[in-house]
Amino acid sequence: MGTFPKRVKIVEVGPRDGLQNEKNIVPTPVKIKLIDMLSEAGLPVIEATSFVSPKWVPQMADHSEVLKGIQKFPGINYPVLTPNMKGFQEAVSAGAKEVSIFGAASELFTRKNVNCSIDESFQRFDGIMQAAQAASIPVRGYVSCALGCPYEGKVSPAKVAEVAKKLYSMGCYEISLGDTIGVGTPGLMKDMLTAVMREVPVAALAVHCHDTYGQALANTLVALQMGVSVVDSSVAGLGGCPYAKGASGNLATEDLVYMLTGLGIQTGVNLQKLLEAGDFICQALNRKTSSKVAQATCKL
Ligand SMILES: CC(C)(COP(=O)([O-])OP(=O)([O-])OC[C@H]1O[C@@H](n2cnc3c(N)ncnc32)[C@H](O)[C@@H]1OP(=O)([O-])[O-])[C@@H](O)C(=O)NCCC(=O)NCCSC(=O)C[C@@](C)(O)CC(=O)[O-]
Repeated sequence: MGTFPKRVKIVEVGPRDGLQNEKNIVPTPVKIKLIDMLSEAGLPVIEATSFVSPKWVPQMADHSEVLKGIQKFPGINYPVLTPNMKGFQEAVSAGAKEVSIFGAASELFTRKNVNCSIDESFQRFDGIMQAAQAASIPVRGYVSCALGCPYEGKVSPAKVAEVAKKLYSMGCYEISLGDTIGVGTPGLMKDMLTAVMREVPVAALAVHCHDTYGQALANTLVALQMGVSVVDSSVAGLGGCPYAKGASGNLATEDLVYMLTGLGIQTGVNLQKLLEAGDFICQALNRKTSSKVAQATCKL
């Protein structure tokens, strides 16, 4: 085993990545209660919603109400996704203090997801970065398809490194590397991170693994061994990208917290309260949790 970080920052993406793919519209008060329960559980970062087009992702149409309605706990960040200037301006009007821009290492995925080329997506990001810097708003960057693309198949580590470097150079303080459809294996994760770490300091990297093939925890462990100390995950393993056919949920936050605790790595998260948040959202969605830890500890 490599040397693990002493502390890991968990970025909870359930309210956004987790819910965006739900077919039935989740009532706004349910989204707000979920985020409040996640705050109670001590998650340091909770991605609250996304200011994307409601025609593209109807589930996120209530973004402003959600962001305005949640309790803002001191010390917790509530970033939101912004694909373009319109989204950025609406996010700021609704009180966003941090935003995320989302790029990809695949041309076809970028076209399907945000209706433009990779180059054009960076032109949009330029405008957002300038406006964000002027307003002192930190920006996180995503690279989707870091371990494979639903439309192009294999994605080269060099391409992921190129996109990650661009996002970092333009001022993103953190780059989250997304295995959007969960096809990666530990060897692919190692090769991809090796390439990216030549261009971006490891302290500025996060991993974001979907669990479609049951590899999310193993891939995350490899990233931790390589020095990554920021991990995205989703309560109850909710999730999936509407523009990535076959993508299933993210790594379950409960399972991540359980593994990190077992390794003696601090997260600041209260597992019991997290399990309660997972239970709440699963009941609201009328579905079974995808978290193994939640299944194992279920008293029913
Ligand atoms: C980027 C666009 C907007 C381009 O969509 P477009 O249709 O090309 O946009 P447009 O600029 O041509 O404008 C068309 C209409 O949309 C409106 N519009 C334009 N922008 C906005 C906005 N921000 N909010 C609300 N409305 C907007 C605009 O005002 C106009 O309205 P009209 O004049 O027809 O009435 C669209 O493709 C989009 O919203 N895509 C988002 C897709 C998405 O949310 N995907 C999931 C998130 S990414 C992900 O899940 C992966 C990740 C991050 O988790 C990591 C991983 O797992 O890999």
